[in-house]
Amino acid sequence: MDVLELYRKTGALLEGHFLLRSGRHSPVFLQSAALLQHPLFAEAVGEAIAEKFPDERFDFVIGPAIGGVVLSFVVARALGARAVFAEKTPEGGMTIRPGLEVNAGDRFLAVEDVVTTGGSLRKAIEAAKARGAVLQAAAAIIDRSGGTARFGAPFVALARLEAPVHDPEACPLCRRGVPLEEV
Ligand SMILES: O=P(O)(O)OC[C@H]1O[C@H](OP(=O)(O)OP(=O)(O)O)[C@H](O)[C@@H]1O
Ligand SMILES: O=C(O)c1cc(=O)[nH]c(=O)[nH]1
Ligand SMILES: [Mg+2]
Repeated sequence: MDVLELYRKTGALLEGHFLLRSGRHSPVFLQSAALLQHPLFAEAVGEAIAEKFPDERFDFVIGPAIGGVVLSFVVARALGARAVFAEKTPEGGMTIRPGLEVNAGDRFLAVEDVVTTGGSLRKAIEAAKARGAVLQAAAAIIDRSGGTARFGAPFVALARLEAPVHDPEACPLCRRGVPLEEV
């Protein structure tokens, strides 16, 4: 599956000057909601991620909200596992949505739409580990970390994107006065 083409085709590959979750700036932004709003595309992405784990058994799949809600659902559907998500807390962490089952000893797959620093996915992983669940692997639709993201388990992505990411104080787009967009 050419997933970057799917981002392009659904208008989810944006160019400009964007504020990222990590506080960094980039001329490229993948707006996964624009892709995942199409159930058939979302389902195809879920199946493509599930196919990366033909021999694994997972009790649940977890993703960080909001991007990880639909994604954990479609991947879990394809794997025959439970679909769980973690929500942002006001303190900047992630907590598992009440009512969702995460048990000590459960084997889980952590999924993310886009990994830049991996910070959001790590917080969701920590929330599940705090309940005693055991991380088996991590997966993303797009890895734009340049290969630097680590999760303490094997990590696979459907595609890698090499896109510039700047610290705000060294951002050439800021220097040129390009307005910063918070998507
Ligand atoms: O690897 P990171 O540096 O953490 O950045 C990537 C994260 O940023 C986005 O989420 P964001 O919280 O911005 O939006 P969302 O609530 O729509 O998922 C994206 O969905 C990833 O979760
Ligand atoms: O780093 C981010 O916050 C980020 C990058 C990106 O391309 N898409 C997204 O949703 N978040
Ligand atoms: Mg997110």
